[in-house]
Amino acid sequence: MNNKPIIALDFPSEKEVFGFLNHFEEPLFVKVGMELYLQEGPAIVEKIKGQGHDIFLDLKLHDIPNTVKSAMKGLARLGVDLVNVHAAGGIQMMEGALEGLEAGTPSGRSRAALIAVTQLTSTTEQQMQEEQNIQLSLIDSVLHYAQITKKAGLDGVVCSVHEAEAIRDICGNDFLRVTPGIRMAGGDSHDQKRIATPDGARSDGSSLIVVGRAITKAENPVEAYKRVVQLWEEN
Ligand SMILES: O=c1ccn([C@@H]2O[C@H](COP(=O)(O)O)[C@@H](O)[C@H]2O)c(=O)[nH]1
Repeated sequence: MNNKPIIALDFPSEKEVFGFLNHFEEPLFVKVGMELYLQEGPAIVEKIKGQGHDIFLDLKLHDIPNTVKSAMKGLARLGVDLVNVHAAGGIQMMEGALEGLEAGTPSGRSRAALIAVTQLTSTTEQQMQEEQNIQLSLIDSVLHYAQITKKAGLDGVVCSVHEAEAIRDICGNDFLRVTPGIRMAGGDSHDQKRIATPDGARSDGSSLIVVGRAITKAENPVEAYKRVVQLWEEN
C-alpha cells in the first residue's frame, strides 16, 4: 500500500466523483465512504479502480460476528486496498471480519489491510463519557480499542493524530494508525473535534492521513492536494 494522503470522496453520486477525479493526472489513494457507496453500490469501486486509484472502502462494519464475516467475504471480491470495522464490535467480530476477508480474497491476490475504528475523530472525551458511558479518558479508551484490535489480528486502527504516537509505542510501528480529522492550519474544523495538520500528523506518528473537505471543497482541489502532500512528505 502506498502512503499518499487518502482523499475522502464524500460525494453524493458518480457524476461529482469523476468531475473531481478528472482534475488529477496521477493515480491517487481515495476513500469511498457510506454516502457514495450507498448511492452507487459496488460498481463505483470498480470504476474508480479502473482509473488506477488505490481505494480505502470505509464502511465501518459493526454487527454480530457472523454477519460481519459474511459481509467482509463479499467485500473482499471488490479488490480494494483497505477496509474497516468498528472495534466496539469486539474481538470475536473483528476475528470474523478477518476470516471473511481472507476467505473472500481471490487466490493470487493479496488481501486488503483491515483496520478498526477506535473513537471517531468527531467525538470529544466528554461526549464519550456521557453518551457512551465509558468512564475512561479518551486516550485510554482509544488505546484499549487499539489493543483488542491487535489481539484480533487486524492490521491497525483509525484514530486521531492525538493518539497515534501512544498507539505506535504500545502496538508497534507496523500497526497502522490511519488518521482522519486533518485540517490545514486555521481551517474550518466542521464537525471534527480531534484535528491536526498534515505536518503535525507526520511528526506525531500517523501512518496514513485521510483528508476530505480541506481538498474536495477547496477552490482549487489539485493545488490543495499538492499542498497537503508537500506538508505530509516534507516533515
Ligand atoms: O474517526 C473517523 C473515521 C472516519 N472518518 C471519515 O474521514 C473523512 C474525513 O472527512 P473530512 O472532510 O476531512 O472531515 C470522512 O469521510 C469521515 O467519514 C472520520 O472523519 N473520522
